[in-house]
Amino acid sequence: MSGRAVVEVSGLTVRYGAATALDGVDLWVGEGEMVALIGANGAGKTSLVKALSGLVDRSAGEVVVRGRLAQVPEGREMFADLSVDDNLRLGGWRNGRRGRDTSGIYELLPELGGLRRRLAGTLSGGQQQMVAIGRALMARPDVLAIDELSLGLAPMVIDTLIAHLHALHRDQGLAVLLIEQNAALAFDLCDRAYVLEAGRVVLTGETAELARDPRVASAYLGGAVR
Ligand SMILES: Nc1ncnc2c1ncn2[C@@H]1O[C@H](COP(=O)(O)OP(=O)(O)OP(=O)(O)O)[C@@H](O)[C@H]1O
Repeated sequence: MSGRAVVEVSGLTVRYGAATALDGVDLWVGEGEMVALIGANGAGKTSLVKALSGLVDRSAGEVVVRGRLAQVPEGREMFADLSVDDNLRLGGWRNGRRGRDTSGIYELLPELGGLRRRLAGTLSGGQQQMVAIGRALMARPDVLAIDELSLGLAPMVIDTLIAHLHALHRDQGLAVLLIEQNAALAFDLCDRAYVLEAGRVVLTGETAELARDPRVASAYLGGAVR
């Protein structure tokens, strides 16, 4: 571990009634670090992201976020009847004021430039995911939590999104917490990962090491030890 943590989660437990979604989770993301959280359906990934921004109540544990956290939610949550530009502006709301200047986002994500007046509901899944990332960047975050970047997207679209995330990480020191079912993708992008099973962190470490772990390979990488 090195540097300062921008996200520090300790002993986090989240319950929905009698169901325990997260059970004593410890996780941290350092400044400018790219960290993956992988796990199967129902492992608790979305509950963890929601707990970071207080969208679900904690039953126990602590969540500390230093700096600004922005989220790209699962399902992207576009305002379908608003233009791309208006969707971006909504990401810039702060202290009751709407963020006006979206030009920086079109520089970072040039593919959005030609789409700025299109209604978000008419965009492809990949285009919507790009808008969702742009909207999150409008908050000028220190750390971006992305819930299922790759869900339902074609490999070429995923490659483009990943190239943008790499550039943001490299040029602006953006930290990323990438929540993924696609472990191969998460391991390629991130230096460190957490493996969540039934609400508990069962493995954590450098992605290069984890990819060589037979348990990870068989459960998350289709059996291929790297
Ligand atoms: N509002 C809720 N009420 C009751 N149980 C819930 C609720 N939300 C989630 N759960 C349960 O909590 C557990 C963790 O769910 P969560 O959505 O965090 O998992 P996930 O890893 O994000 O899954 P997926 O990959 O399928 O989105 C699951 O067993 C789920 O059924």
